[in-house]
Amino acid sequence: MSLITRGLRVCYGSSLPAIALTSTANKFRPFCRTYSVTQKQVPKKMAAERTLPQIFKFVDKNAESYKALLKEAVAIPSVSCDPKYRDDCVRMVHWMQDKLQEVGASTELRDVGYQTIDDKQIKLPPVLIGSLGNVPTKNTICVYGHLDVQPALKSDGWETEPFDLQERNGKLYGRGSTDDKGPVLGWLHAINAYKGIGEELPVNLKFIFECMEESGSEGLDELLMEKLKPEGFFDNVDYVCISDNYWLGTTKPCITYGLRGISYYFLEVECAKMDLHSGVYGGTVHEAMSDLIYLMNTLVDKDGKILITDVYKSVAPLVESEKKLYNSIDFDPEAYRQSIAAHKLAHNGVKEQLLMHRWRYPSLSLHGIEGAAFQPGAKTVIPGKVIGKFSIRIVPNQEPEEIEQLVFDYINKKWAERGSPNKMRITAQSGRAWTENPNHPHYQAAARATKLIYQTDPDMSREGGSIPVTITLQEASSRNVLLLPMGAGDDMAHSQNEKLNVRNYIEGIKLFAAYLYEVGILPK
Ligand SMILES: C[C@H](N)C(=O)N[C@@H](Cc1c[nH]cn1)C(=O)O
Ligand SMILES: [Zn+2]
Ligand SMILES: [Zn+2]
Repeated sequence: MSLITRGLRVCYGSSLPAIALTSTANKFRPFCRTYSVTQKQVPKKMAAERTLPQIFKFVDKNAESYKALLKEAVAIPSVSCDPKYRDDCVRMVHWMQDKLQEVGASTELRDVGYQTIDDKQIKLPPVLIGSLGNVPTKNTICVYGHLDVQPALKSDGWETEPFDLQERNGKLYGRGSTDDKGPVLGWLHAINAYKGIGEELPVNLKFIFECMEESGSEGLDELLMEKLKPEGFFDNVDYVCISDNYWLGTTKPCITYGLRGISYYFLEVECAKMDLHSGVYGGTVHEAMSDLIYLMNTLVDKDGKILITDVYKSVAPLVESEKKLYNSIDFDPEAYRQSIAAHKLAHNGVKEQLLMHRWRYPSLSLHGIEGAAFQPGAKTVIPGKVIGKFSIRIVPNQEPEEIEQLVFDYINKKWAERGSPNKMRITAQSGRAWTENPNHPHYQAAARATKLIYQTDPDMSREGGSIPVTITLQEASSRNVLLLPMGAGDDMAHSQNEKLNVRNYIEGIKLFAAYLYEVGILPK
């Protein structure tokens, strides 16, 4: 049985049939088991009392060099969604391979084939895998991160060049600073700090770094399930850790045990083979843009309720015990609203509702229209072809294939109602939601590490975003997976002026070092 679920599904409007690719069920794992931690390794604990303070000092002393390395990484515009930057993505992977080798890891680049864009085959960047240490008595952590970034242009509204990391008021501004180059480099620096003070690493490490996460992690599931797993890559992995998300707010650290999945759609309408002068052709053709706007406007209402038939049907029911969890989470809706200068929050700004709609209910967002005259100026063409982009963040119990089918059926129905003679086509690319058991000793180890660095117990959070490979890593390794965020809730990943606070970067490196130590003393 194949466990690969992220394929491109295509559905044509009008007379053309829908083509469905195969996929498997998304198994929602309720976090009902509890574990007790036996942390009896007193001599090792005493060693930590010496080791970790030395590491922390080392990290503070080397802060400037950590910023310099992040500047180097940010300078490589590894934008995965635009093939124009594909060489930069490859360069980014090679750059990271050198850095991993410098800290002593053995590395390998794995080919994951091609992607198809506009009927053209484009080579995917290789996936970097590595390993450091192979001591049978030590626990082994598999670390995943991504080296690609979202697109960014200064003209989007950045204060400075997005690919030139700039420090202002204790913040490091640059595309990828928090998502995900800062956290990925954090692992390197934590390893280097152990070396720097002459201490052995407390764990063995395995690495998986890809450069296509922002574009659906194409090829990665296949590599994990069909190559790395049969080859035994996961055989001695005890824990999986990912640092690729953010705290909920700006002051309280979090550890994350759930992600929404994503089902991303490209909705294409074509009325002519080329763009047309609206003075010459306006009034004589059925315009593609009008059809597209009509379709896109049927997807979601003004309050964010998704209008696609039956889309909420399979959402995991809300139970009393879960309801209570939201009360205790440290989240200030008004501070959140102000941080993005939103006019008004949905759900009347009620904390519990906001958290639930971010973590455990699906949401639909309209992202943009390719082919529209979006540049400034009064361009007067009728676009010949437009592609509307929207996505649904999917949640536990919602299968990507089920959601895709509902969307295809709904769009086909609306298209038939529209009665347009134009050509319509919809394609989808999806990744599953993920949840984990936060009562596991792995989470308790990460919580102890967090408390040591930030002097407060972390919130156990879920995340509205998606990291498509997380559930695959859970399945491939059959091990507990944990998300350990470095950045703050106002880092503005994907947005203009993305940043990583210097404090989060430096304390994050210490956090990773403390986490390695804490996992190192978990019973083998
Ligand atoms: C949470 C993570 N840092 C992230 O930003 N993930 C992206 C993944 C994605 C999937 N398709 C496109 N990007 C996200 O949640 O948007
Ligand atoms: Zn991202
Ligand atoms: Zn990311």
